[in-house]
Amino acid sequence: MSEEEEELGTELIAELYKPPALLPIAPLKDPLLYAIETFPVTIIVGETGSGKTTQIPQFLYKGGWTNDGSQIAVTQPRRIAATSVSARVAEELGCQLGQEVGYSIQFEDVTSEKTKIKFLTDGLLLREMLVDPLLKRYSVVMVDEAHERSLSSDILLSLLKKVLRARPDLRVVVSSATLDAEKFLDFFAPDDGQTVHSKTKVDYETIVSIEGRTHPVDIFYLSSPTNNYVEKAVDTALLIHNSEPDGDILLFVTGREEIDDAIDMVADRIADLGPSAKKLQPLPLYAGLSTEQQMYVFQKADQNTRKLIVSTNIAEASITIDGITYVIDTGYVKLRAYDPVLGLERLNIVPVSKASATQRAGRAGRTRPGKCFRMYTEVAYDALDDATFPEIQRSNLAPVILQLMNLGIQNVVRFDFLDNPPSALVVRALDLLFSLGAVDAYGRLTKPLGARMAELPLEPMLARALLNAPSFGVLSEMLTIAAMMTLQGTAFVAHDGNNKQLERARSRFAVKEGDHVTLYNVYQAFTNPAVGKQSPQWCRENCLNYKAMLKAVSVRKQLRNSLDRMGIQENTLTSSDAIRVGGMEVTERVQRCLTTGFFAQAARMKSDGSFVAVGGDTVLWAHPSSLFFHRKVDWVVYHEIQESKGKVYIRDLTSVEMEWLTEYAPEYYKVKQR
Ligand SMILES: Nc1ncnc2c1ncn2[C@@H]1O[C@H](COP(=O)(O)OP(=O)(O)OP(=O)(O)O)[C@@H](O)[C@H]1O
Repeated sequence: MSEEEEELGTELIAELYKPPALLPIAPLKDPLLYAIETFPVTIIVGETGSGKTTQIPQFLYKGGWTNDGSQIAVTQPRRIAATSVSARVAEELGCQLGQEVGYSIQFEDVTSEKTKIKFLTDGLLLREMLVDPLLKRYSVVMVDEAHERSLSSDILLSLLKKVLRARPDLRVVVSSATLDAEKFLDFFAPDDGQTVHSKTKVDYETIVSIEGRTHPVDIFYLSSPTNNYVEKAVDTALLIHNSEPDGDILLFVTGREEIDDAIDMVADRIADLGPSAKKLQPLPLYAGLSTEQQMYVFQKADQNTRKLIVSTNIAEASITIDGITYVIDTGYVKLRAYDPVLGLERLNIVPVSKASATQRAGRAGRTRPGKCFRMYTEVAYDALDDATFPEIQRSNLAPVILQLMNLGIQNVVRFDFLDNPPSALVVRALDLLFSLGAVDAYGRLTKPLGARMAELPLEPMLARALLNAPSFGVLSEMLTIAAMMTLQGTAFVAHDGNNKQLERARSRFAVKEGDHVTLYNVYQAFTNPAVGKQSPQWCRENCLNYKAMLKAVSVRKQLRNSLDRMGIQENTLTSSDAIRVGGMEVTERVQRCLTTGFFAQAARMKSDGSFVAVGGDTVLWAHPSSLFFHRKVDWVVYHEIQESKGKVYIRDLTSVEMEWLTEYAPEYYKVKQR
């Protein structure tokens, strides 16, 4: 909604609002409401664009499901879907976002007392369950895009199955675009002969299918395979630009590097087109961008400009970008695969599933007929898997197991998963949680430490370091560092791809201790009334992302509040702590404190500048964004490890002393040495 519209007020917007052409879901309103009234679980299957996400919550709202003061929750696997779809539904209902319709994503809550329909990420609803285990504030929970099988949505479905046993009034709607419906139906069904709230298998759940789609999308395939799908996709984009009628283009690639490559290629080739051609405006879209940056893609292009959005699979589901007429699908996706032996997150580039290909094509044809160009042959399409491999079977499970335990599920091995995770992943997660002190030798959550770690919206290692901060007298510093870490590398931005300028800016804040203290310095300077003054101008001069920095300020406040609730006060050193850390510099205390969380991720630099992980022989490289990409160091702990294009990178490094590792994690390193 524009500022102008905001000023006009909701009444006028309602008047100006033009409802969409009748969506395929419209005739099913009554049967749907009947199903949801009658059955605790309703599974909705329908073509992409048929109206599931935007219309069902409105049917429920208008059908009285919030009259008693309850809310309707609609979960999405991604932030961008939660924010953009909520804006659309608010617009359709003629209200301001954050009033009757709102959204909630991690560290950003745009809801109010008045909110009846709440879009939120599936991960966030899981977090809400920590304080409201029966989800009492909701009358209906709709799990959207369940077929994507994201880790959080799978866990959520399992927990909802449990909640339903305690709450006969709750309604669960599972929306899926593929034929996975039967699987969900089997999962929720009471066992043979069992009844739940006097309902048997037959009257417990139902499937509602929506026939038809909004507009046709013609699919085109390559006649022969290509060995450079990015280049081929760029060729296709330019061909569309030169020969097809108006309409924006959405191009799917696998990640940031391919996005940059594609945009560079387009820039080179546009120059060849000459000045008179209609403009083609490439726009990147990936998860690492801040919410505001992601929102740029939804803005209308100038009249004489065609948008070319180059995106990862984050634009694949749920969202509607008005004006997209052409989709180019390279047919690949970068999927995370966690290696439980090395504790390493691999990002593998693999062919998409048929379900993904259908979703991608479905981004066209939403507001007008569209075309989808697949950069692979029809034979290759036929050979694709039907659905994407569930995330739960390829993820680091430590965070989610910690959360499950805090919800009272002690025996995670016997938890009712939709698909069981491989035991190696569960064992690795429990080992890690044990070494962090979150779980005891009997596999039980420790109190208060484990419970507090689960309550903090941070991954376990960072949560542990933050909770240790008071004993080093560095709570304030660690709060800042934790807040900056949640930006996931988005604090610095290159202006117009000027990496040299960015490096110069980064070096202004750099300190020999490494990336964490450097980010701390960035935050301090930004918030210092005599330096950064929290100003956008200062951020621009220092290649910093203003919106991201504001977010860090807000996240820090929220973390501070969480710690307050736990009764953890700023820097109150016990007398023995004070003696222990008395003579140390603050930076050393921060380094030591980080070691207490990240000891399991330690590595040593070799003479060639590469690193070798403790207890392993994998060759690691400092990520180019790290201070130690160029500088020498001995031992480090790192925040993240990822493999990309055959090279293993570590991000966010801090130098440490080797002795600290055995000092703070004697058990862990004893085991390693054996
Ligand atoms: N922001 C928007 N601008 C214009 N039209 C929109 C917008 N959002 C939704 N629509 C219209 O509403 C239709 C239904 O969208 P909705 O997201 O509800 O479908 P869906 O069935 O949930 O699709 P998907 O499976 O892709 O999530 C779209 O096809 C489009 O016609």
